[in-house]
Amino acid sequence: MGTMDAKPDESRRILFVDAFDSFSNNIVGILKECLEAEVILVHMNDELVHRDLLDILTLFDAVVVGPGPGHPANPSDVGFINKLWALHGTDMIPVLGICLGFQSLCLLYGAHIKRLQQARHGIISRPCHSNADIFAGLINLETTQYHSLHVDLLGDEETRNVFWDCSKACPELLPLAWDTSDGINGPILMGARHVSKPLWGVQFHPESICTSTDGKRLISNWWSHAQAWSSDQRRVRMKMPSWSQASLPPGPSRIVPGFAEQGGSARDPSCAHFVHQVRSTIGEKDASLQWEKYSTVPVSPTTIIEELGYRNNDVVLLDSQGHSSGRFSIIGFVLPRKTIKIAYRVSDRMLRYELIGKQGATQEAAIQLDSIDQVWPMLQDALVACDPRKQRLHCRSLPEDSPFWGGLMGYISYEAGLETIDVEPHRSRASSDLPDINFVFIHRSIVVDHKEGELYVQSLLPNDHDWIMKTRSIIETLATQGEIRKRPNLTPAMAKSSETGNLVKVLATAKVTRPTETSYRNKVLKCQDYLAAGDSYELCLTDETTIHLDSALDEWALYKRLRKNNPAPFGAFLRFSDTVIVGSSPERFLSWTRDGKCQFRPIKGTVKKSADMTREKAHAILESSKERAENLMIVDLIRHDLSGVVGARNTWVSKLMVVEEYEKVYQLVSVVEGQLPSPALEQGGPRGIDVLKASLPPGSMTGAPKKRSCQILANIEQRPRGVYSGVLGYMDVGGAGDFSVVIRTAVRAGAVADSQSLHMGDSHDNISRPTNDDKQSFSGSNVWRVGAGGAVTIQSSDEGEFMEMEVKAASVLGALFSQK
Ligand SMILES: C=C(O[C@@H]1C=C(C(=O)O)C=C[C@H]1O)C(=O)O
Ligand SMILES: NC(=O)CC[C@H](N)C(=O)O
Repeated sequence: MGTMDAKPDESRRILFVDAFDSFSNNIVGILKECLEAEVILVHMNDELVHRDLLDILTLFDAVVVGPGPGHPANPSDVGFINKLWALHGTDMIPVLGICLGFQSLCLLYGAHIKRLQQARHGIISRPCHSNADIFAGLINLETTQYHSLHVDLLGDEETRNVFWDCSKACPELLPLAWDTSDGINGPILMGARHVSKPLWGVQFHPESICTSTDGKRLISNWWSHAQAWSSDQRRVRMKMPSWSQASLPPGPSRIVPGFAEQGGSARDPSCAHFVHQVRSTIGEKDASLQWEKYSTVPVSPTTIIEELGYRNNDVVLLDSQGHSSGRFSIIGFVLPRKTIKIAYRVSDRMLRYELIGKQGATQEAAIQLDSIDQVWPMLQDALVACDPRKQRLHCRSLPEDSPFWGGLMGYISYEAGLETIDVEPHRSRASSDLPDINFVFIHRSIVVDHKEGELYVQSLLPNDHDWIMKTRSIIETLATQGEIRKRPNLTPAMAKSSETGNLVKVLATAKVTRPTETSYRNKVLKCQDYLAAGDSYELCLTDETTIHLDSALDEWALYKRLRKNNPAPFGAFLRFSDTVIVGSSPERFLSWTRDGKCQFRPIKGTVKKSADMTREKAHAILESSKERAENLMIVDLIRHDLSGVVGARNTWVSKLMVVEEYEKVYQLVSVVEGQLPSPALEQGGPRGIDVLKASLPPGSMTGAPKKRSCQILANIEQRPRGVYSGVLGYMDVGGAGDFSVVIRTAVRAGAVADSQSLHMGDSHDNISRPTNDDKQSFSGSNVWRVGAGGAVTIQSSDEGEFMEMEVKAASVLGALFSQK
């Protein structure tokens, strides 16, 4: 490790060894909070750290080995972790193992690692403990468990009782705690230490939001014991020559947790050209926003779109659909030869941008990127270049209460999310379907504030006052005359019935291919095999229904029908180029305000509404341990994602598992929030887009731990998910953003329909299967996809999961095929 100054330094420094878990940043957070330690995170398979392990350990006071998927006997799951338990002599260093880490410690000292009768994922229990060592004084210890495997010290097999002395088989492992609450599994070892070495471990997760504050005291106790051992041994920690990450050999997994992980990627030279192109659409002068705000009686954003002549034109609508919990609706107008479309595909890593409505290649630029990481700074720079606050001194004030002033509207697919976490996407149909990142830069917009009864008409285009005044006047007329107006030739009733007529006629020809019950239930059982083996704690399984039509559908009519039948706070209608998306999502993924407050609203836990399902009954079901465990796992995962960017100190849970009511279902919802540093105070610090990219794909659509779960799901599902399971929303030039999770949504397939989607094999049920002759007549634009699924846990039943998936699919399909 080169020359090192042998002088000890005062600060505390811990090495955290991450086994690719989705809770690691939460553990780092409590190490920092309780111990005020500097924490460096490395992955357990980091070859350079492995190679120089002994030297590297001299730079640290202690090591924490984290949880993770898999089995401690499997080298690819634990990497160099075993080495830490086997250190001896002056190489020894205090180590704490958590869950997988704990199991690997015990395995090395003779214990057997066995499967639990029933895995415990997201289960809360009160272990009984020795009230000594690292458990001293923890009288209110309530812990969260996430494990399928357990440690067997081969003690009192016969009576299955707890014991507190070393067993004959494991004479070096002293038991410290047991979970005795579980009748099925019997007593489960929850904590142990090595009798003479500075090695400890706990089976539960001290960092979980549902572990009591004694979890933190346990960490402090461990630190005191570790310190006492080090001073007894006169162990001296070496000083880093000058503290920086560079003191460790360079490599992708050396991380000072916090924003460094997301580290500002170097700008590609082509970025400047892209930013210039976007910037040039708002004119020569500094960006400015022209806007009008006024009070209005309620007007529906769909009526506004129709009145302004966009019924059949490209437009983006983020619509709170009259849902009680949706405050704003936002309309972004797509302008031929003005609006730039930005598209990135994972399959070839090409970024393309072009002016919409300009035919011919001259206007299109295509850049070959090395990775998706290069896309985010381009988007961010383009937004900043058009920020009207830059010339604030020269222009009138800005509408601070309007969440969107203009900027990017569109979506990021599930596969784009997979690329961010280095998981290989499923490749079928990748080249023929929609782009993975797909945004338009919106200049003209309308924001409806349903709560305050206010409306904003806004434009980033220079000299656009006339459009603003004209638009305002059309909407005012609309508001004063009421929405039901007489038109010369067409009464609203007639217009409506002709819309419905078209839908009914086209949908009557639909060939609907749905997942079969047998295949879906088998997939649930496969998921549960992985859960029982310890490879995942929760898997959000999904499948897809495809609808083949033999003529084009009136997508606007379809959208209106969906918003009426299944209103939800994150309704969406997107139509530009090849893209048509019609959605009614209940779930916010992530929003951030201009002053950096971030919010996630994960939903996990679903109960179907029906005549005999009262609110009370739904509450009772959603309060069961099955539903709460599902939700808890995602809350802990999202805390990890968010705190990896803003730090655990700036991350909190403002609502934990509350029941919300939607049109067709009750859902269990939590709210996780965080605070980014103020852009004014911290130049170059993380922004909303950094939180976004660090949190993809949405945890509620993956399960935990995220990376391993996504690999397993790709294998079981055998299809790309596309836009479904991705995120959809906007990023505003003023620095705000809001994205929903793309669920309860119908997506029109890209222009070239993939022949594979017509050959779904026997896992799908063709209500009416197209014949060979039919195939010719389908173009991509007449194929629609509706994804649906749900979180599978060890407590799920295959039948129950199939029904849940069907209920969710029906919230869209039912609306499509209803006669109303
Ligand atoms: C997978 C879907 O929904 C997700 C799964 C949920 C669940 O398991 O309870 C709830 C909301 C979504 O996060 C879907 O609607 O298709
Ligand atoms: N949370 C964990 O570390 C889990 C460890 C191991 N994969 C198990 O399931 O038991």
